[in-house]
Amino acid sequence: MPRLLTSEDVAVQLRDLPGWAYADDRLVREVQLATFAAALDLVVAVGGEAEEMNHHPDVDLRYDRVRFALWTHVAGGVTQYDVELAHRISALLP
Ligand SMILES: C[C@H](O)[C@H](O)[C@H]1CNC2=NC(N)=NC(=O)C2=N1
Repeated sequence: MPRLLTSEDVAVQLRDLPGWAYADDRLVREVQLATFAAALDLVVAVGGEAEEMNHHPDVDLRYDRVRFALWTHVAGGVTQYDVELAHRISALLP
């Protein structure tokens, strides 16, 4: 079982995750793309990372905006897996 990160742990990790925030026991980020197609392409690319990690984001896609919320279901909050996925998502952003 992955270890739940404390809010202090998360604050330290967020220093290296510009654009991300910690809310409701989730790592969250909302991005606006140029078009719906670009937003959809991003969701697909994130899906590939998620499948590779076997660690999946909550995704809210609304036209050209995508909101990601990351948490570890089995732990009931944020773990290092979510931090890793956040970095991978950040690397996919334009
Ligand atoms: C059975 C499957 O490996 C598990 O349900 C995986 C799938 N993806 C997951 N994603 C996330 N975010 N948290 C999990 O605990 C998780 N568990």
